Amino acid sequence: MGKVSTRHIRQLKGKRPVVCVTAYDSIIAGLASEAGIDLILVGDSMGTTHLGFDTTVPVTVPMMLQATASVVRAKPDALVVADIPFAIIRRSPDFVLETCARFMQEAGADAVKIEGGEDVAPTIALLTASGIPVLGHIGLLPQQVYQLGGYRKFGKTEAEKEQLIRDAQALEKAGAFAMVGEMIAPEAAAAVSAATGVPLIGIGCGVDCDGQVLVYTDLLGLTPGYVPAFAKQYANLRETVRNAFSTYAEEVRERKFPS
Ligand SMILES: Nc1nc(=O)c2c([nH]1)NC[C@@H]1CN(c3ccc(C(=O)N[C@@H](CCC(=O)O)C(=O)O)cc3)CN21
Ligand SMILES: CC(C)C(=O)C(=O)O
Ligand SMILES: [Mg+2]
Repeated sequence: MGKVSTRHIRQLKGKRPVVCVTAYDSIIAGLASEAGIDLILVGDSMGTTHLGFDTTVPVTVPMMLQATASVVRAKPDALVVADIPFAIIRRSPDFVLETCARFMQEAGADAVKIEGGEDVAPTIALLTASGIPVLGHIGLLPQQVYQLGGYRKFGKTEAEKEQLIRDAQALEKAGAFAMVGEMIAPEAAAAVSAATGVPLIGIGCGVDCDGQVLVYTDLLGLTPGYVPAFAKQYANLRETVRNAFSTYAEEVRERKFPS
């Protein structure tokens, strides 16, 4: 297949849906890439899955740098995008540029993802002008969970749909190569997609998007706690892994292993 580029992802719009999953380490990144996944997101959902936090808010830059470097060491053909964690985008433009550059220079990311729309577009324009490709993220912004008071769907009212369209257009104008749309009402997601020239990669947004992304532990049936209702489970690894561990334990105790 060869290495996937941001230009390739952008040009998939109108051709076929972009396929994305999260990964936080070399093992899963290698498997996802071998399976032909287009884009690996090193998501701050690592916090609610691998790290055992209740939200993505406690996830820090050092944690994300380490996870991103691990994913990159798998040498995936898939594009590797690092999620910029909580509140970084609200810092000075210099600090945002310096932090995002670390993800490319120290961890080897191909691009970064930033939560926010119109409000963060000027900072995103600075990044793209500096050679840092940006994946946008609109709709539900999990890093705002304390401000929002919980998770909910977006774009159900006409006003919210119009705001999402303005957000998407501002991100496109700032040079984003694509954007994630999270928990956007399907009808609004279709309108956002139609209003922009770059792919809208949906999660909990229905089928009328230009791609889909899922948290890998949700799709493998490996998430220990809460799984969003929109996630389809393609395997039940919790059961598989638990059974393997208990068979191993039994065989050791009964001196059947090693044989
Ligand atoms: N394991 C996991 N999967 C995710 O997709 C995910 C995370 N963690 N952590 C970071 C964010 C938070 N996300 C969330 C969290 C809650 C809902 C939620 O409350 N969903 C409702 C409605 C779903 C629907 O209408 O389809 C639900 O009942 O699941 C959605 C996305 C998505 N992200
Ligand atoms: C759910 C996706 C879009 C994300 O931001 C993450 O995995 O952190
Ligand atoms: Mg995230």
